[in-house]
Amino acid sequence: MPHTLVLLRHGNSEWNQKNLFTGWVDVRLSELGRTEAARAGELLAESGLLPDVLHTSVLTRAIQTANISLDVADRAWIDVRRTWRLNERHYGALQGLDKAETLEKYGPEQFQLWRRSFDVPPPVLADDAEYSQVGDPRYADLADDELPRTECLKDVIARMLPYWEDGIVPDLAAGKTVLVTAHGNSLRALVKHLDGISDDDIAELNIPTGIPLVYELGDDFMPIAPSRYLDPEAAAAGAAAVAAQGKK
Ligand SMILES: O=C(O)[C@@H](CO)OP(=O)(O)O
Repeated sequence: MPHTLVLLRHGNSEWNQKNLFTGWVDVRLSELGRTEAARAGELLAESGLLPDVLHTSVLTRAIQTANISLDVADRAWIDVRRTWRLNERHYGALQGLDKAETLEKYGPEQFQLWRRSFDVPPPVLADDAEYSQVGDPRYADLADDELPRTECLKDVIARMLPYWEDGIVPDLAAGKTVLVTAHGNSLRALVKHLDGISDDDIAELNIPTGIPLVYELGDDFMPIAPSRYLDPEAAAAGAAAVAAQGKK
């Protein structure tokens, strides 16, 4: 029996709307994001994909997206696990900066390196900076050297994969349909693993907000068929919009 995994990037956030680098800053969904989350719930229900368990990051925009979509799909009651390991990539000193201004200031090459390269992290965010997460109570259990001050995609994979193995795979193995609500870059990390995308090619992959992406996995918890978005047209348009961010 194949295992069913549904990945869902949170809906448009207040900072997506303002075109700001967000990372671990805990912003909420915009009005548009709430509408997208409700639509995601409709898509799940229409497709008969009923999650048995939710895994989400500890960031409000992913939690809101899960709550709204599961409510619409009449699955608000399912078990939930939250983990910082599914958080967005920590954007370091870029957190809070305007994407268009950053592109203009540093040029397209550096901008693309920071946004999409596999192993070049943005500059470190100082602990006393406005958008630092040091002292945030939700990370109180993390060792100081576990709490990121910046991350590249490689770092995200390193902290996300242990949770995939120990947190998510056991639910899949138990026959549950698993919903993961997370973020553009933490989901890129998971998709890279599942689809075996190379370190170079992953730069071209963008994940749209609010559209469920479904995987059927075999006994080794790797795909047995290509993944599919529940609304492929909207997904293609959404991914193109993410790729173009920064360009006015
Ligand atoms: O700002 C961020 O945290 C992410 C996701 O919104 O942006 P990007 O797509 O530029 O990596």
